[in-house]
Amino acid sequence: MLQLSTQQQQRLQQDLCEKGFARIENILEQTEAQQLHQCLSELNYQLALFHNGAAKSVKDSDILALTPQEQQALLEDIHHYASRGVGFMYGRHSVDAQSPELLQSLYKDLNSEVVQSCFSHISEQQIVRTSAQATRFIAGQYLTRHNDVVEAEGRVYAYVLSLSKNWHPDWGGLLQFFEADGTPTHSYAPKFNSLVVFDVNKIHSVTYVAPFAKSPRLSVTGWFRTIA
Ligand SMILES: O=C(O)CCC(=O)C(=O)O
Ligand SMILES: [Fe+2]
Repeated sequence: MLQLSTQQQQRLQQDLCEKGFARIENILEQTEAQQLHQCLSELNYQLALFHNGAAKSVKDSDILALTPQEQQALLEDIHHYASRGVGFMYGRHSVDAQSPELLQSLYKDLNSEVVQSCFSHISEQQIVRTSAQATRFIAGQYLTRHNDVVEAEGRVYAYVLSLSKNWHPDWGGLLQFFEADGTPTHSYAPKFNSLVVFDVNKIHSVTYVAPFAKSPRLSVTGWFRTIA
């Protein structure tokens, strides 16, 4: 069950107000976090990528249907955009009625009265929906710099519930914040059972996951929204 203590809520509010981002550790009960870790490890993901100038979601089978030459050309195109700071490549699973029960129950918690009134109070805006997706970044994957503003969805804060275990500091995969000119500022390494919340206007990226990363970067992410 996802519920913040008054103290956690106050710290979150203060950090969000002063810096635009905040992290709370041990957000879920250990057993729930363990089960979610297991669930995300076994989940089916589509590959989210930026190809031919557009965002796409493709199935493993779509990639496997390509010849090695076609796969190579696809990767070169993806990297061509990434080299100019555009694009992403990672596994994504949108939480819906087909998702495992555990994920659906987390989704319900994130959309509960308690959580929404907490974030409405912190943001001083009426939060009416919390979206959720599971994400998996494996070696060689990344999400280049961007902000998360989508006016049609009324996104206020982004959240990242980190469920990777024993992430090595040299594996990359940082949630990295930047100034407008690209100067890196604060970053968060994946940390099991921690929740990062940040203002959608903050420029951020997920840095490249090293080729030698031994386990995937697993998270549940989404946005607190004023528009359902
Ligand atoms: O996974 C993260 O740390 C951030 C993800 C993100 O920036 C996004 O999905 O827009
Ligand atoms: Fe983002």
